Amino acid sequence: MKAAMLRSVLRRSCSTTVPSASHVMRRGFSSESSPERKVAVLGAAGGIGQPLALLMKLNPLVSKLSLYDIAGTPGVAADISHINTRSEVAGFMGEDQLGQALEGSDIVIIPAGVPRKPGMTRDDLFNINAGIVKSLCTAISKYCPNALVNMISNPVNSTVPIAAEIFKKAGTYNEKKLFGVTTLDVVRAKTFYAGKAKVNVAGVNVPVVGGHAGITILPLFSQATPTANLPDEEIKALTKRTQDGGTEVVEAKAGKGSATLSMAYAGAIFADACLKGLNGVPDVVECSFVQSTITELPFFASKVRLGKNGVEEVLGLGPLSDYEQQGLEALKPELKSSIEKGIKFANQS
Ligand SMILES: NC(=O)c1ccc[n+]([C@@H]2O[C@H](COP(=O)([O-])OP(=O)(O)OC[C@H]3O[C@@H](n4cnc5c(N)ncnc54)[C@H](O)[C@@H]3O)[C@@H](O)[C@H]2O)c1
Ligand SMILES: O=C(O)C[C@H](O)C(=O)O
Repeated sequence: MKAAMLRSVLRRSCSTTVPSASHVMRRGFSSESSPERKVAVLGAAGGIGQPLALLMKLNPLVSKLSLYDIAGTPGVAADISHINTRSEVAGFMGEDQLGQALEGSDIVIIPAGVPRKPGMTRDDLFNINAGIVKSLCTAISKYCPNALVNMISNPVNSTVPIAAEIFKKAGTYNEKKLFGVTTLDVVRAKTFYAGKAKVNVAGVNVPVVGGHAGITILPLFSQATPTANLPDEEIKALTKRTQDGGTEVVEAKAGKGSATLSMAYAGAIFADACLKGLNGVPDVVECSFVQSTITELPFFASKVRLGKNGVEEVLGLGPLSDYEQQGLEALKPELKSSIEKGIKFANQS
């Protein structure tokens, strides 16, 4: 009698605690509601890599999260893997494991490389980071040639052209799949504009075009929404603050690196947009530094429509104010030379 009662209680408790298949599907964890997507983060144990890995673990569009670094990844992966969200997490350390880390990736995010210290320009990072990007891109062309590549490592104005050349040499280049991540410039422009215009930052949009260093960062506040009719002096100050946003953080960190948390946020926003595009969500538009014909420069950041194959359309600049037109002309020589420096490096070494 006692044993029968116990069996009945157990049956009842099981039926209330084990979720049914339909319950799991309603919560959005089934492969039918969202396709399997593998995202790899290269440089995952670093200042950007760790919070970016955390944010990608929180993204329900990711089914596999692959964390690679030359050191420290087992700890980061073990830690993140305990979070009860959809993706399976795996950590990989050292070049021997790079292939495994990359195989099957839909998106590869690259924040591997050294950051600035006060007094340095992003170009001062070229000598170290160019070699890192080159070796990682060589591996990408071998192990996941169809992946979208989100390049964060600086100087972005040169590392993206390096990646393109490495992929061309390997015969795997697809201009629709290579992105320089300039989302942090947009994030900053939105924040600074909302503060000056005294509007809710959640509803603000500001395109940022050009490149990702100093004057090559060109926020188009004339196209900012909601409109605020700020005086010219305020627009100039906002432009300068956006262009110097990275330096503001480098100086505040006083030798302990550059933006990591805001960059992880920006990187996660951009990767999420890429995932939505891959999954066929319509009208996904973000600014990014991509191969482009909207100016005479071969790479340029502008609004890009994302789709199932990566870049679906590179959108034009739209109407510019005189001040922005001058900024556009002024940035071209520096951006051109940074692009050429990257191309030359990739073809020399
Ligand atoms: N695009 C942007 O808007 C933006 C914003 C902020 C920082 N950055 C850049 O991102 C890069 C990383 O910044 P951080 O603050 O995370 O630096 P960090 O030094 O904290 O981390 C870099 C990580 O890269 C790893 N690494 C080095 N060589 C590697 C290799 N060959 N393969 C894999 N991993 C490797 C390191 O071990 C380290 O964990 C820098 O170049 C920085 O300038 C870009
Ligand atoms: O400024 C840097 O060196 C890092 C990054 O490019 C940034 O904009 O914060």
